[in-house]
Amino acid sequence: MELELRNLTKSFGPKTVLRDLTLRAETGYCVGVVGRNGAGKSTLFNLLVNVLLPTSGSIILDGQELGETFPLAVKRRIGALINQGHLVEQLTAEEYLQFVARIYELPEAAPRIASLLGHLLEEFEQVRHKQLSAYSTGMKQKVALAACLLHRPELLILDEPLNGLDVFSAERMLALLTSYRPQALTFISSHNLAHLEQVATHLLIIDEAEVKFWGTRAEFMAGRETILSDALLQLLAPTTSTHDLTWLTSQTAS
Ligand SMILES: Nc1ncnc2c1ncn2[C@@H]1O[C@H](COP(=O)(O)OP(=O)(O)OP(=O)(O)O)[C@@H](O)[C@H]1O
Repeated sequence: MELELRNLTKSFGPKTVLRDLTLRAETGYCVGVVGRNGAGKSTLFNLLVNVLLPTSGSIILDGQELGETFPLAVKRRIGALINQGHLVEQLTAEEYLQFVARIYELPEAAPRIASLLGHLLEEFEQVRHKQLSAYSTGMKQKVALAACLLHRPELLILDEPLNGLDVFSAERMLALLTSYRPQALTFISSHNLAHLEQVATHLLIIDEAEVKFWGTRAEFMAGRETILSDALLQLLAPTTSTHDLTWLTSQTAS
């Protein structure tokens, strides 16, 4: 799969959130999308899954420009986890994934469902017969990721998939994503840059609606700080000074 974004721009009223985003990426790339709160990461992801329409510019998949409504055949190639997946909480995890498998008309999905849940949910055997409504936030997140991967998507869009996961679960999910990486083009956002350091092959850094960096992680790190978070601060806020926070503990009103 080859995805090209050409001068992709999105405005909400007078406010431009993404301006002239241009890139080309292909299967095997795992693009870590990085930026401050409100930088436009989720907006980009919503454009990539056809939930939002661009104000201008185009999305081209394998040489075919996708119009206002992505063809169903294209949608079937996408797996997305955006703004926390919506699960049918009256079902157990297995029932929910079987429901997803039926939507995608996947034959004999049971072994893959068992493998995905077994890998992602350490406590799967204990919660096997519980409804998703009784799951914790992190457990629901893992089921949502399993649902995303069930139909072997070629384009994987993951908005903060590691939110709410403990360190052990995060490692398991990162291992799964690293294993899956050669099969798909992945876009993933996370404010935990250590996570992106483990999984991302490429970085897309967005600030004030503009692309500040697009390229491989190695290209980004060349000549910069050795830790990604320091390198990012160096790029986006080289002159940031320490804030005076004495007001927080002082007795005078402010
Ligand atoms: N439907 C909408 N209508 C108006 N403004 C919106 C809408 N969706 C997003 N925005 C604005 O677009 C900007 C980018 O939001 P977005 O959610 O894409 O940021 P983000 O990078 O994902 O942030 P975070 O790191 O906090 O998740 C924000 O200023 C937000 O207020």
